[in-house]
Amino acid sequence: MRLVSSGSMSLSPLCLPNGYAPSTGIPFNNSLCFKQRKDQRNIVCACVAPPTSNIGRGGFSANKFTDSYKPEKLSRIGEPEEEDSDVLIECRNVYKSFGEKHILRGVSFKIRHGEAVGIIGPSGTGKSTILKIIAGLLAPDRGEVYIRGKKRDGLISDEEMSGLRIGLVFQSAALFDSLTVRENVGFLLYENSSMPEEQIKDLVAETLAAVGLKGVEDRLPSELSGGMKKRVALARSIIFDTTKETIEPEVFKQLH
Ligand SMILES: Nc1ncnc2c1ncn2[C@@H]1O[C@H](COP(=O)(O)OP(=O)(O)OP(=O)(O)O)[C@@H](O)[C@H]1O
Repeated sequence: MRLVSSGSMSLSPLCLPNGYAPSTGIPFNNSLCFKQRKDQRNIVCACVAPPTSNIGRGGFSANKFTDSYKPEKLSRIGEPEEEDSDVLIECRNVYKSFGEKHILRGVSFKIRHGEAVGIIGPSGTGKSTILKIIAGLLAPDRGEVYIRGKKRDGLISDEEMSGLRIGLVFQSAALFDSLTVRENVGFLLYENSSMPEEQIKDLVAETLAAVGLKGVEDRLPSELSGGMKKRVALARSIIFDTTKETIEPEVFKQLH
């Protein structure tokens, strides 16, 4: 495993405590992160944005941005090209602007099965934007996103993407301030399912433990650190993912 990084925004290894990659919703094994395993892959690391000095009035310099990305340099630098059968997510030459601000200019990379990848860069360089495009919450102006080799066309449902669910935990965590951690994590089940309260309580405790938060069920969000709040939000999205069959279909439809 190694980290290669240049420019101001890069893809780099990411390790979460309890086997869940929030940006992709793909469960992964802790041992994939830092222990060598026979089937372990190197982590893809790649510059996808220019240094901040290139951010001018009109946004990033297209040339610099494109220059900093060379597809052949991104995967396993110095290693032979691998076949693409295990590529889960691929961004190909993705562009996105907001008005006059050109945020993404030709971003391309591949994320393979078993890889945990972080996107690193200064504030405002487009990290969340590319994640939203991958998740299908934003459509790119140009370029393509492929999920398991299938082109994602703008804002579409995940239902067609068999075997891969995309989950996204927002930076702000978006917790309800007046509810306890238990009520926040189990919110959908308490409100919109017929699951018995005791079962929800156990499920919430189990999921919180899985993200490294044992015993905080009765706390309010204001009593948690920023990182803990994010893990509570992660627990909430895991519960949503694992119990969606129990949520009332009408509510489920609205959430999707
Ligand atoms: N919906 C939007 N409308 C207009 N501008 C937007 C929108 N979303 C993002 N931007 C702008 O695009 C730029 C990139 O935003 P983005 O949230 O992707 O940055 P980031 O790299 O994730 O930043 P941070 O590290 O601060 O979270 C910012 O200048 C932001 O103001």
